Amino acid sequence: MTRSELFAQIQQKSSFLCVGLDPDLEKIPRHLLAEPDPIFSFCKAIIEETADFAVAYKPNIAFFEALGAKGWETLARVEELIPDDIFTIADAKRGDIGNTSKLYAKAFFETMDFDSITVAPYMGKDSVSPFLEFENKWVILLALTSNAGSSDFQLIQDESGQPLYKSVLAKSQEWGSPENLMYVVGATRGELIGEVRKSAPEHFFLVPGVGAQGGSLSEVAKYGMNSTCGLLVNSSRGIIYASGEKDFAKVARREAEKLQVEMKSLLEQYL
Ligand SMILES: O=c1ccn([C@@H]2O[C@H](COP(=O)(O)O)[C@@H](O)[C@H]2O)c(=O)[nH]1
Repeated sequence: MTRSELFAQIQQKSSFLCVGLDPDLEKIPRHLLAEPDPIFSFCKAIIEETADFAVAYKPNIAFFEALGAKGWETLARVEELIPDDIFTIADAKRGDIGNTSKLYAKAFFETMDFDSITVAPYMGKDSVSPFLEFENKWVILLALTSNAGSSDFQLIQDESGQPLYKSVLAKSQEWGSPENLMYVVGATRGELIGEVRKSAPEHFFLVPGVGAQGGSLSEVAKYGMNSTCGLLVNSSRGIIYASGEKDFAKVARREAEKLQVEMKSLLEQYL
């Protein structure tokens, strides 16, 4: 999917919601355990009920690969289930020496057909570039993450006072463009999102941390929105585990709709 197609989806749905698929056998409603593939049934119901409000889905690969070969099979089936006009993100946080990254890219972009993958920048250009060579596919590079430990490295300043996350933003813009490179920026980082926006005015940001991690959607929009929205705001647990009962998919729909309604008014305010 191209950047303009993504923006068209955002405008059409008045939403920049990414629904995170973090399906955990210990958390999904108990009645689903009787199904042949409980994780697939869970994700299918969530996707069917939230697709009206979502412009992206982000399966977190850990929740599938923890189940071994069966989990990989389920992941492939879930990816195929997502409607073609909805952007797909493999939240895999990959990155290795070049020839290994090339195979990670092949796994997620060819063997499976994800639109994008999250990548760690730590190993530098040759670990990221193989992902950028795939046409119409995206790298979403970790820049300023939502967790407490992000300050351990990402906020360390160099001798000129520049934090590491800004060096990541500056350097990586030599490798990719706003047409194939996005950044992960945590919603928990408040006004620092504005700093990231100054360093990457045109790029899309994938913003996790709204909902269960307590980030504020209105702050994200205030500091992060650009003229083509430039935001995909993720919520996982806040939507998919809003109910642990038989009504889980309907309740997930309500939570997704609540976020979409708020997003609609933010788009009207800032675009
Ligand atoms: O900085 C980051 C990068 C990735 N994540 C992932 O996003 C979701 C967030 O889930 P919630 O339940 O909405 O908190 C999850 O898959 C994380 O692994 C992140 O939270 N922060």
